[in-house]
Amino acid sequence: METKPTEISSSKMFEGYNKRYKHFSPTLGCSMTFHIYFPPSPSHKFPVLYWLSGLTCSDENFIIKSGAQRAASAEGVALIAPDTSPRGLNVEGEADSWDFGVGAGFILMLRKRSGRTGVSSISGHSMGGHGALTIYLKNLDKYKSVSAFAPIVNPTNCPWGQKAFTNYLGNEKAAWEEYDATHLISKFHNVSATILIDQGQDDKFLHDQLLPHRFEEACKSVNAPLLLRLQPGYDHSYFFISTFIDDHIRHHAQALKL
Ligand SMILES: N[C@@H](CCC(=O)N[C@@H](CSC=O)C(=O)NCC(=O)O)C(=O)O
Repeated sequence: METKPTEISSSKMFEGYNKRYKHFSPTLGCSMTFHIYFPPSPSHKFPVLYWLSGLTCSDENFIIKSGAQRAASAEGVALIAPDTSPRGLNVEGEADSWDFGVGAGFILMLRKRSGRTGVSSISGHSMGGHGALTIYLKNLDKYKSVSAFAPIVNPTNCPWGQKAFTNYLGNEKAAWEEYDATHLISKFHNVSATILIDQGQDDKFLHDQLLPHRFEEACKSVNAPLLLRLQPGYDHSYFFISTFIDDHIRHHAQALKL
């Protein structure tokens, strides 16, 4: 099987290019797609921001809806948006519910392709925000900064996280804590760049699934630098993300260029 990515589309935007690739993933055992936005650059060398989307998303949601390419072009930052769910495996029951299974993987780890070194940061939304925070905290030497929109910060204590962890990891709750940002911050709080989180106050998932104040309290207790911005009137959608994405790109650009 060909594991080398092949380009399947290319569209110019803000003087850079959105390129979509397909490859076979030996880890997942299926074909996967991902997008890279390449900003304009004569040297073809740029720092990278990884973006992890949420439940029900593919690699297309962020690229099509966020408008992040304008600021990425201005700051000279490449955007890498993987699909966060394996597809086509035909696992029994994989499409039984919208919030777990095909199209709705729950991130436990992210393996960078070997050979792709360089300076990178990480961000994400909702389930992908959980992924960004936990991967960052466990790999402080590999990422310069982290940010998130409406992240699931305490999955061991919310229905989305409990459903995923029970299915992936079993009933032993101590094993779940390794994938929970609110637990991890007490172990890995030697964070240099401020953690930026935007949360819409009219987000219908705020009070039962997202629980940002749990993470805020945990950060306070270990003096970890957190900027949690509660945005009045905003919901959980990409309308919210596209409103504040430029701030996140600039936040990462600053850390990536230090
Ligand atoms: N179908 C659901 C809502 C699904 C939803 O809001 N998905 C979010 C991520 S949720 C957490 O990970 C999303 O990003 N959707 C894609 C998009 O383009 O908006 C419901 O019925 O409430």
